[in-house]
Amino acid sequence: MGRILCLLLGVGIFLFLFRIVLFKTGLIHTVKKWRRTIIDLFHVYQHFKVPEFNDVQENHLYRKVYTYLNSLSSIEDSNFTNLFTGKKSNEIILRLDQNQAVGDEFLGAKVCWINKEDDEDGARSFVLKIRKADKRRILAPYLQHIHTVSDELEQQRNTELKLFINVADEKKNIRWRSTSFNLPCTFENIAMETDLKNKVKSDLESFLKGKQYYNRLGRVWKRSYLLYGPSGTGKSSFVAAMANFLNYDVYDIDLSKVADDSDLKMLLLQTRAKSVIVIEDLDRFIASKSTAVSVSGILNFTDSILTSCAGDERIMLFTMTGKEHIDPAMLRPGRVDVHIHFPLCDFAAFKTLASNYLGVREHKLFPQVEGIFQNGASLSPAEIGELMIANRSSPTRALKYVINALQTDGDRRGNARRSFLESGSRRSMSEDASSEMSGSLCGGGGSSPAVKEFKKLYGLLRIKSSRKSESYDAARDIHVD
Ligand SMILES: Nc1ncnc2c1ncn2[C@@H]1O[C@H](COP(=O)(O)OP(=O)(O)OP(=O)(O)O)[C@@H](O)[C@H]1O
Ligand SMILES: [Mg+2]
Repeated sequence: MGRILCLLLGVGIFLFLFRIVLFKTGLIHTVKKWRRTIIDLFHVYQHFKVPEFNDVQENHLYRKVYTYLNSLSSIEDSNFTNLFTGKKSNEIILRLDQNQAVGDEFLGAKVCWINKEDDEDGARSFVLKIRKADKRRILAPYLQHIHTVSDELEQQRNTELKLFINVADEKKNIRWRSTSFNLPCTFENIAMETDLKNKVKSDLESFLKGKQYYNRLGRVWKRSYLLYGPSGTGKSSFVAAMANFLNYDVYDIDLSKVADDSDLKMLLLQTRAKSVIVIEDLDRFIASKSTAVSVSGILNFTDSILTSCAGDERIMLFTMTGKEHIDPAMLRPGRVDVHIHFPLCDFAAFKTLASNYLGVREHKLFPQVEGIFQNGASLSPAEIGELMIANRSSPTRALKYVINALQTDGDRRGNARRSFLESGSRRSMSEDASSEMSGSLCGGGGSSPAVKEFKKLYGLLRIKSSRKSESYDAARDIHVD
């Protein structure tokens, strides 16, 4: 009897110590792995693959699965997990690494996901491993569950916009990489004619409401804008303001990283709806031939056949310093619906900058500044803005610096501008360019009935030629005299 008790006590102590060893050393995980392998032998599994792309287009389910899996707490148990800082400074986000598995449980059934990345072509996919016995019971509701959870998570994150940039990996495959887009720039921050700003806003608002209208016309629900003007006049800031206004993600295409036209098409097809697609400094690329993309490639890019494949609800934006050297066909309505001119600073824009940057609405130096502007001197808003920022502690000093800069640097441009003004009408650059455009197409920039007809056809007639509208040329808003 005593022996049996001793034996039992011995076994108890052994098991106790064994358990401690198992857990302390981590051997328990090896044991669990063996147990799983043995259990797996008694089950038949089925695999479901969710590739990132459906041919060339993005597979939306992939993104949903991605969002869902990265929200699972079991991701911590994966063998290899990436850690990133979150939006808040002390927040850490976990992301599954490639070829790693993460487990999940649904309606009492265990499933496993593997984050696959092909070594050959870098193609990414998620593979769902599910027991055949559970499949019929849980697959459909499980996928539905993923949809619902990821939609909720996306909605929570809805305020966070993304900036996508195109990159080429080592295998020269082109793809988008994203980061949070949190440039807080709004239309209110931009010094621009109020009337023009309001026109753009209402144009965007009517675009947002236009789904049925575009559908009825059999057109792709997209609108394209050309922002043109000298450097530092706010074109890029305007792109950010538009994205924030629309609450759209931004796809910024770097043409120097695009190998050829078909790459450009691929990029377009891989963009999502509700996005702003931007090509900056287009004229520079075309002039310098520093890109392998041809003009016809860019034309195709903006054409509706291709964009119709890519999906709806997008804004295309092109920025350039001047449109004089651009093929007019490229800028015709349909390809580019609205032309917005960004001029150098005038006194009104200067006052907006002074109010925004220095908090000054009136100042004894303003009349002097106004006089300098009236003499034709000007600088870009960026140049004036920088002087104001650097001297923001003393508005008077800031204004003196601005006056000095306008009198020295600004005078050169002012003279150029003066001779432009003196050479005849007070047409803005946008007016001038559009008449040049029609001139080159029709063999004369006059306004003969034939030319008028042609302009009418292509929506090139100016909006009422008040100064207020000079910078805005929208095919939709044409006013035919
Ligand atoms: N119209 C403006 N109103 C307010 N700030 C402006 C304006 N234009 C430029 N800025 C300021 O100047 C800086 C440069 O502007 P931005 O990059 O938008 O100019 P850009 O026209 O895109 O120039 P580039 O052609 O050289 O790219 C920004 O920090 C912006 O805040
Ligand atoms: Mg820019």
